[in-house]
Amino acid sequence: MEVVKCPEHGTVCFLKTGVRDGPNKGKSFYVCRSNACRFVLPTDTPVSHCLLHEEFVVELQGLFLPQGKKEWRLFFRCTRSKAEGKHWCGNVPWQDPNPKEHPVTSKPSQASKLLPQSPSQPRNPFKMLDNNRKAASWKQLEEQKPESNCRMEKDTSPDLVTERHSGDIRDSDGTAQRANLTTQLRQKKGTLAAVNIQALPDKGEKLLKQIQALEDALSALALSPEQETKEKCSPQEPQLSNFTKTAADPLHLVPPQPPPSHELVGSLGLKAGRQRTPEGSSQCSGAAYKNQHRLHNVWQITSEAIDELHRSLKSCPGETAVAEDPAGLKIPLLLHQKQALAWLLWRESQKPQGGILADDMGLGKTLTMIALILTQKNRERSKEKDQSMPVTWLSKDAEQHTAPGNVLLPPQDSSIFTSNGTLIVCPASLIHHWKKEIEKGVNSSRLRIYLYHGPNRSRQAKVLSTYDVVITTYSLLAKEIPTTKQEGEVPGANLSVEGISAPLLRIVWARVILDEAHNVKNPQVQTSIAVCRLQAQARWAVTGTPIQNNLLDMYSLIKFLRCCPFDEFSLWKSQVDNGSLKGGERLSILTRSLLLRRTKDQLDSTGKPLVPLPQRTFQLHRLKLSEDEQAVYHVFLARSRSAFQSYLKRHEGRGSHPGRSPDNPFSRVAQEFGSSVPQRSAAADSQRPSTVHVLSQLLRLRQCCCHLSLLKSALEPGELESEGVALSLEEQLSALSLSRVDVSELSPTVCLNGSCFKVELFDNTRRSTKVSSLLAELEAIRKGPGSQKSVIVSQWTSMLQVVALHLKKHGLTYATIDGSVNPKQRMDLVEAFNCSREPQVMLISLLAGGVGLNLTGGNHLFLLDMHWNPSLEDQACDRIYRVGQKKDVVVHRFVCEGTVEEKILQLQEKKKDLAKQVLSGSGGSVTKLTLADLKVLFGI
Ligand SMILES: Nc1ncnc2c1ncn2[C@@H]1O[C@H](COP(=O)(O)OP(=O)(O)OP(=O)(O)O)[C@@H](O)[C@H]1O
Repeated sequence: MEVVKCPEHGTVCFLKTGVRDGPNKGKSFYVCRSNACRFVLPTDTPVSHCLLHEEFVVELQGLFLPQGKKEWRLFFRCTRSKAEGKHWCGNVPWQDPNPKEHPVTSKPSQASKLLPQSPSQPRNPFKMLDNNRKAASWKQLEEQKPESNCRMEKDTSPDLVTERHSGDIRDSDGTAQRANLTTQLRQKKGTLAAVNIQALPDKGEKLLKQIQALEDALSALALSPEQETKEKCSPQEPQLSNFTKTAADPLHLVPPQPPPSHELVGSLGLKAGRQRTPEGSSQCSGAAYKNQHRLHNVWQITSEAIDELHRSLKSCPGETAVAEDPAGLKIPLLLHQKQALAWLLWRESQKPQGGILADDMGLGKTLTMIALILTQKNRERSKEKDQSMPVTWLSKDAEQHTAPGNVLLPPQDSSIFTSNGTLIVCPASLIHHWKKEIEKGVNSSRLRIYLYHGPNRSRQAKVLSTYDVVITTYSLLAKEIPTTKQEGEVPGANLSVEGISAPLLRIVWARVILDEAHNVKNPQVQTSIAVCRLQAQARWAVTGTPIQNNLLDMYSLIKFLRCCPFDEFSLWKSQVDNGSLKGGERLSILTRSLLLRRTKDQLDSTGKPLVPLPQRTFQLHRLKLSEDEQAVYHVFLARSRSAFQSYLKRHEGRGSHPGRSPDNPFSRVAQEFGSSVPQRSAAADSQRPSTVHVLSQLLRLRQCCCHLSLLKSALEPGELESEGVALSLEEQLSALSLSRVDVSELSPTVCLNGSCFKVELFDNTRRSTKVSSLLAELEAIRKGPGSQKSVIVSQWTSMLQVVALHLKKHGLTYATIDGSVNPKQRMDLVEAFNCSREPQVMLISLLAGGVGLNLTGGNHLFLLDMHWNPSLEDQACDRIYRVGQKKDVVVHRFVCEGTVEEKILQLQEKKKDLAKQVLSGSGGSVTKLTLADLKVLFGI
């Protein structure tokens, strides 16, 4: 299709394609939009199939240039939609190949002569076909209705077309159109979810384009200015989020219309307050225009960014493409690491430079990243580094130092240094691990490493900028880099470094790597804000669990990567994390472009495991609490239920009807607990347990399942924090006082809520049901073949102490890694466990030991208690199931029947589903409810 203007009317012509049997079948003609005009111009444009209804051919196309826009939209209609009486099937962006030349390429009189014209159907070249002849070869024509009275006519809106049937102008048939588009979209997405697109010859590109076109068509419908105006004029109507209107909405087939160009101010137009009200606008048109303008900008910017990501995917190396090991690497890369290296190098040549390496834990991400550093260093050394590498998505501060040829200039500010080095940020427990892995994997002279850690660290940016690798910790970064809360809300923080003494901020790094990047999953915390302020050409997030809770986790990483415009929170929420199919699809594109993830159970194209690892099995030990334990459990259950009910009542008063809504997460949790949603009462209002109160009650229930002695100790704030919540001082105090259990030294009984229990029950020397089961398993392992070692995980150090006591009694040697063990001691303990006969058992706390530990010396892992966050458990499992493991691995989990542990198990599954959907790039049906369920279940 081209921009062909009618010489008489000056309007852009439609393109009609003959679909009926006859001489004009398959031929195309430009025709004037005006019914009365006889202009017809044949063209050799081939017949094309509909983007939405693949089986049908396009019979009408029209170009529209939205006011004030440079990008045309090509509207199209196929025979099916025509037969259904629809105006258009949809529209796609269209680029004018000859923007300056739109001559009328033929004189109307000549053109008219090319076709026999009927006086009654002056503008329709197809009317001359024999209506009685059946369409023999084109299946779709069988379904086509006769078009005897059909003609095109201008609508009141200059760019609108309506069809007149038997003399009646039909109103917009948008509802049907939307439904149709939605159905098509669902089908395509169904296909996308069902097939392995990597296996398709074009890697699903066509399918994705079709989906994009459908999305665009739906967006165009949703962004009708008339609709927006109506919404804004009616105070009753909610200001519906941009692109997720329901099928019941009134529809207008109008491409989004921007306001006049003089109003285009602000980056994304998201700051409505900065926009001017257009003069002469009608009653509520100021707000409507602003909103329309804002929506239009957001829509356009989002579409462009998605298009760009799509385009960049074309150059993405295939699954089997490999990069060679860089010179100087002592440990040969495994095949999947070579493939990852090819992908990493590709990403460093894309916008934004960098991405997310999210391979399963233990697949050797550290060595892979080291290989990237070394490869780039070698390239740079041999002057092979691609000088034309685009740096437009650099840190905005760094951009200031970029010359037109994309060459990094020395910074103007002499206190800022450009480095060819890499800054690695990791948890404190891993700094030595990184250093060791580099020393182990790279010839000594190749990379100069500096540990930016400890009180004696060098604070000279100039010196630091000369190292190839600088390793530091999240906590140090958060401490050194001043932040304000506001920065957490501003994407791609483009903040001045003036007056900041933090040396790491005074360096423009070649790359920044965040190891265990889920540490920055909350964009508002100091650490996240600090890492976003770092300046670098390439940014990498390395994590085996990029999605732990919800899509906010992903947003944090996108923000760190400065993946504009999705690093702007309001845009992320409205365009991606909005629960809509379209949002899911955008997320999917972002994921496919920016994230590489392989799992341990993944097979390669030949059906072999991607990484050869021994077998891993999971054993779920279903336990029944003893009668005594059950009795105590029930006292706590009753207590927690009543606390929870009071909590619900309190929250009922806050929303409109939150307590009664079936969708209310509180109601759902109430159901989980088997209690109905309570009615509001004055008495209940007087009892106001805090969120943390409910949380502590739940925690107590879980402790009951492990060992009753845990109930004796007051809850540590740290233990509550491990639930994923940062407590205020007030809340901490509240948690502590609420967790008090009445234990009298003098009395042989313990009284809980009026029920008395023997004091021995709470003694740590007593074998609880879980401890008994654990010891039985350990005994079986000891008696089993070969020398097998075990790792035992609990989130409570108090539980580890109880277990340690029993291990000692049982004659088993053990070591413990918890938060109190410093990084150096950790390394020594790990070394001993992996390389020596003893200890036989390693006790690790879920939070302290969950990351970075390589415990391949053990092949049994016991998860003593259940955490609501399955990622934490997965992390723990991957301590033993990783590259380097030689023995078959067994993961043991314990669940006490009829307790809260069973519910946690169910919720864990839901969470895992969310992560799977997002990471597989099929995030269409991502729901936001899962986290809410979990949060509330634990009173967060
Ligand atoms: N190519 C290789 N050859 C031999 N051993 C390797 C290779 N790559 C990695 N390893 C070893 O595999 C183990 C796991 O690697 P690494 O710690 O990098 O995994 P990871 O993916 O970073 O895990 P996590 O996400 O848990 O940090 C390490 O002991 C590492 O030395």
